[in-house]
Amino acid sequence: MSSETRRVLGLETEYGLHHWNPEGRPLPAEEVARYLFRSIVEWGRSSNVFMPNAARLYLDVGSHPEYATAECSSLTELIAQDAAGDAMFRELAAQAEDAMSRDGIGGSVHLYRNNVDSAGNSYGSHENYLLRRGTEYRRLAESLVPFLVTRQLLVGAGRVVPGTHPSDAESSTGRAAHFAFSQRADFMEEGVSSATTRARPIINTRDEPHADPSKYRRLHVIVGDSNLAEPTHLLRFGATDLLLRMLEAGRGPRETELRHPRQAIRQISRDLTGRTAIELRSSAVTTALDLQRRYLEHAQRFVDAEGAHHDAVPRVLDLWSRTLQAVDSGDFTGIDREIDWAIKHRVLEGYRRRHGLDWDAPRLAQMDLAFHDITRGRGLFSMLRQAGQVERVVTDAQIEHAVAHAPSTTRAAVRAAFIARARERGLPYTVDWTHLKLEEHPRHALSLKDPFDTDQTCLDWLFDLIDAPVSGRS
Ligand SMILES: Nc1ncnc2c1ncn2[C@@H]1O[C@H](COP(=O)(O)OP(=O)(O)OP(=O)(O)O)[C@@H](O)[C@H]1O
Ligand SMILES: [Mg+2]
Repeated sequence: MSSETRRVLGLETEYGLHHWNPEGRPLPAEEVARYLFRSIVEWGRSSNVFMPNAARLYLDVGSHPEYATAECSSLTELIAQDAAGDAMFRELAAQAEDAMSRDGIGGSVHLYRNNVDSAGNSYGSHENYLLRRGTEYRRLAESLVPFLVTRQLLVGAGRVVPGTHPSDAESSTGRAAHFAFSQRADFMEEGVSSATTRARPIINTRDEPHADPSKYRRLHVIVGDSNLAEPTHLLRFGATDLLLRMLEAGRGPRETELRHPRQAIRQISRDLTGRTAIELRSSAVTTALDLQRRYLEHAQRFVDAEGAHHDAVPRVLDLWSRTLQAVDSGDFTGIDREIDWAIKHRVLEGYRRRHGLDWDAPRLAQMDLAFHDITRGRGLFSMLRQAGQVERVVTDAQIEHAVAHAPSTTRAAVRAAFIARARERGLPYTVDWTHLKLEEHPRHALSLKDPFDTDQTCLDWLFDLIDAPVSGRS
């Protein structure tokens, strides 16, 4: 594939962190985070580092550990690189637990790959897509909103939503506890904006391309749930990338703008039939299911006309179509090994029925949380996966490889090689998405403005230079 048709993809995942202590009070999250990052700080002198696989691992505000994949250029690469982040944190959590126990602190450390904590705080799973600067960005972002609002039918992570009372601010009538498509839907505030926390938009328009700004833009989508199943990831990035391609080519469906995106995303989330009426800006009334069918038909036609631009396109389209069929028929068995919300629904609904529970039973809320626990041997989803009850896209060997190796098809490979060479020689360095710098040679900092440039000769040049006689040094 040429760099004209390839797209850089990246995924940032924030984790919930918690200490369970049966014998006493749990440690505050900041202290658990200090244990969690201890070996990272020893290794990289900071709790904000670029790892040997060129990903960024850091502690965000609110003590939410975050892993941002390096720049990937295929879906399988992205899925493996993202899973490498779970593997790293799983290891760090085990180390933290050992260190705490040496300090006489019992209990266990848990990391949740979810989006809501028990206090009702929400944290994110942000997607990054590289766009060419020429695209009419604002229009493209606006056109993408209805797709993203309805995309939860495909790739929501599923959530047991607690009931509300008539006195609650959110609703004047009160609402029964229920199972919803999405974790994030109830927390999104607006469509397209440059803020991330205050107004929580669906797309963040802050212009930070992490690349040559005259050529590129980075689309930052912050509405998504943290996904667990690999096929759900495949569908999330695969379908969104297809939609972007259609919009870039001016071939997306028209007149899809929603009148009230904030309200629509909430209503759609709580209706597993996909048939809640939503109003378009044109005043026409439609449903999430119908809108998604339109997107899928357009995508199928687009691929028929243009050809598939990567090997996984048929699998993306097939999964997209089967998921809409499942929502349409109310029979989720065709997707309950592949799509997050359906996998979770199968487990929780089964339990609920067997025990005659309502959705507000505390046990179901606990199971919902346990579903997302990624620490060793504990999470419900991990157990299902180990038992072979969820489909895969990559192998364990690919994930293991991604822990130690950067994607080979983007500049991430150059960043990883730089980190390896600087560390091998004990040279202090600083790195970000676009810069590589040896601290003792600041004038020779390297700039990686083209995300597709994998040429490492700049590193040979830099390291030869510092090996040269004193006169050649900076
Ligand atoms: N040019 C690019 N196009 C698309 N994605 C990119 C590009 N450069 C970097 N990325 C991806 O963007 C993500 C950036 O992660 P990071 O957590 O640093 O996000 P941020 O939005 O810059 O900052 P923060 O999370 O601190 O607000 C990574 O997953 C990375 O691979
Ligand atoms: Mg981030």
